Amino acid sequence: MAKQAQFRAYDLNRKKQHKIPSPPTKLSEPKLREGEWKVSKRPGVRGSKKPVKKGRTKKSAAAAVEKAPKRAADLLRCKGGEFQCLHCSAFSDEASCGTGCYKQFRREHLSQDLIDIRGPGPLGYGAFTKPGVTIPKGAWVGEYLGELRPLSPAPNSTYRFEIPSVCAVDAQSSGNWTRFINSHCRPNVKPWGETVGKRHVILFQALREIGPEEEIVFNYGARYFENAGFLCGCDAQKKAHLPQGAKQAKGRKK
Ligand SMILES: C[S@@+](CC[C@H](N)C(=O)[O-])C[C@H]1O[C@@H](n2cnc3c(N)ncnc32)[C@H](O)[C@@H]1O
Repeated sequence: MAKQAQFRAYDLNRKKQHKIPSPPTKLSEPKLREGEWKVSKRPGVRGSKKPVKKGRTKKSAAAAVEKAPKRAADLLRCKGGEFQCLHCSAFSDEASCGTGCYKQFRREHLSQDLIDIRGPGPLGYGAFTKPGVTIPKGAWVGEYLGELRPLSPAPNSTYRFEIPSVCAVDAQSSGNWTRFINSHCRPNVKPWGETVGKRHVILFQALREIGPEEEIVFNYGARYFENAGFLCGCDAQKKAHLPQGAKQAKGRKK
């Protein structure tokens, strides 16, 4: 994994650059919060400390204990069910698809440096296209990276995305530029839960052409603001409000 570094941001007029106070640190790959997984992996429900149920032999209880993942890639690997790779279109049981697909997809779609961080503004820092950059409709704009944490019924971070039945990607203290994407009721990108190279990922796709120096925004949805305990302050409405519709990452409709 690349060395973790501090983020740099321009002010709102893009005149001067400064270091964003750390954390957060910059990631180029998802990071495993190993300690949390060791604690949470017990027989029964993930994250619970419930004793083994009556009638279960020691052996079956041991089988129920999943091993704590050693690497982020192990955790994100698709297990069971039918998943189709976004890069090569092969299904998860086909050998033609593997780690190469993920690397190639990232190289082809996500390797260009198109984004500046700007702020702090009214919503904190935000992500903007660089001067001269236009992103076409339908383009894959970025992957949401962060620390992989066990799913929790009471999440305490406002930088979390959940991959259902797998884990949460939390960019509170480490992430990439996508952690700076603010919420807006007229979004220009949308997050999707996807499979690339047999790996679960969260990707942002452009909903329309995005022009130079435009802020990248998606709609966090009303549930996010209800849980966080504040209202959306985007400029689509004069007053603070609850957004309509959008939910967090879901499988893209094919
Ligand atoms: C994922 S972060 C986005 C980056 C953040 N602005 C920063 O400086 O790190 C989400 C946080 O940004 C702020 N935010 C983003 N969009 C907002 C909105 N439409 N209304 C109010 N706060 C918003 C809230 O503080 C929220 O918890």
